[in-house]
Amino acid sequence: MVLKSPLPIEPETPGHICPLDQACSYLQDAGKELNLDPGVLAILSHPRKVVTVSIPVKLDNGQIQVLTGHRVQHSDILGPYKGGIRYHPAVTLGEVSALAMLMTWKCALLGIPYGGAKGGIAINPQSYSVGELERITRRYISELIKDIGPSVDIPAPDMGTSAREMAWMMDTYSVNVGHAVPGIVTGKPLSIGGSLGREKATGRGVMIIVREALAERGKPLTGARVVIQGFGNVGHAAAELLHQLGAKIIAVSTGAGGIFATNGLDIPALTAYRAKNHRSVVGFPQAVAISNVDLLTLPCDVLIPAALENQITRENVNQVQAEIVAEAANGPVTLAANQSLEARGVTVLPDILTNAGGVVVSYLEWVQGLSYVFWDEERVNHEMEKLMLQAYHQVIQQSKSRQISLRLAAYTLGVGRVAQALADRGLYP
Ligand SMILES: NC(=O)c1ccc[n+]([C@@H]2O[C@H](COP(=O)([O-])OP(=O)(O)OC[C@H]3O[C@@H](n4cnc5c(N)ncnc54)[C@H](O)[C@@H]3O)[C@@H](O)[C@H]2O)c1
Ligand SMILES: N[C@@H](CCC(=O)O)C(=O)O
Repeated sequence: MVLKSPLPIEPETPGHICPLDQACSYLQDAGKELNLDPGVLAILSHPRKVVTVSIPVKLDNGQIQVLTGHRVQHSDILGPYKGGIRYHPAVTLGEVSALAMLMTWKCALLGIPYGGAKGGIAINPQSYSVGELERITRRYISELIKDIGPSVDIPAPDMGTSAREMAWMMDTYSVNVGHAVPGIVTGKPLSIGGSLGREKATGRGVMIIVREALAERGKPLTGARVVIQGFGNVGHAAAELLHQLGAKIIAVSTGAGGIFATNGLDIPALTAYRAKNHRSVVGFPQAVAISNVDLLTLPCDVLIPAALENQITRENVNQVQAEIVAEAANGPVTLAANQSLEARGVTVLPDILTNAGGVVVSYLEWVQGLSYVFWDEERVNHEMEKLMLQAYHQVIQQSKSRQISLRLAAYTLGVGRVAQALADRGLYP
């Protein structure tokens, strides 16, 4: 049996990589390694609930536009559904479904009591005014009101969303139910119960995993050449933290294009430049321009794709010259490219481990909110690092003992824990 996407998602077009098929394929590999019952795999390949809503919005010019939003709840076997909400033009139901499945394995791998979900709206947020974005966000959450809740499904930021959107979501939900419910979202501003450390948490987690992987290879972090695709929440924080530890960030990019400096970029100066330059890095002095395509094939020690899925593919994988590929984005390496990198001995640090710092601090934010006790940033970072290191060492151990790749090791741990919980709950014999 070949596990395929269980949803009637968008038609295949030549060159199109179906994200849910890809996620199902990794699930199938994990199931085979763990000798799981095909019925269990069938359960785990299906999202439990798929919600698609229309979002009518009045634009600033008076026109009405009707957008489509999704929320896919993959599994709540281990706890409430958990996962981000993405605003990006490439959002599809298939993409959101695959990302929801990844959240299930990520939370299970990190040992946090959540299931997996993801949501999204296919818009370019930069094409809308702040007022329009607020109306879109509020209407989207109003449409989902019966499907989410602080012990049901807890959204968080993803591409194109941030603390600002989380605050609008928290307010809309609270107004609808008649009282303040800070626990409905994570990644919120500190003023309404957000956690110190959440903004940089995903980048910090990436730094921790890269640091450990370099150490495992006997390579110093100081002077390590790092290339980062995507300079948003995740890519920027990872760059800052790695730079502080002495790594040489030789290239970074945004959707508008990239920059390259052989001797390493001055990240604090670049941060200031980006703030004045509409979040773009293009034109930064003391660096040369480089395209997003060429950036991925630069010689380096660590390549960190921190933007979209399917960036390293069958087509460009042979030109990738990095020794370590750290998946800060969700799904940046396709199935075929992953096989090719593994065959060449390139270390691929899988997304469900590498970028888990964000959801770990989301969990810590939720715990602080539920207990009405808030921690200092040192404690948040310390607790996050503990969970990240625990998962990292479990993945290394699993990979060594079973002689499997780090990705399959991470998947077997995540999928295995969910399958065990499914059995313990009596949902299959
Ligand atoms: N925000 C989180 O807490 C979090 C946690 C885990 C994983 N992730 C994943 O990390 C990735 C990035 O998320 P983010 O929160 O940093 O998003 P973001 O919106 O803050 O930043 C995205 C960055 O990618 C750039 N970008 C967009 N298209 C690009 C392209 N084609 N080539 C190069 N750069 C491009 C944007 O210009 C921006 O710099 C996503 O895959 C997301 O799912 C995010
Ligand atoms: N969107 C992030 C964070 C999810 C969360 O914090 O719930 C992810 O992919 O992991």
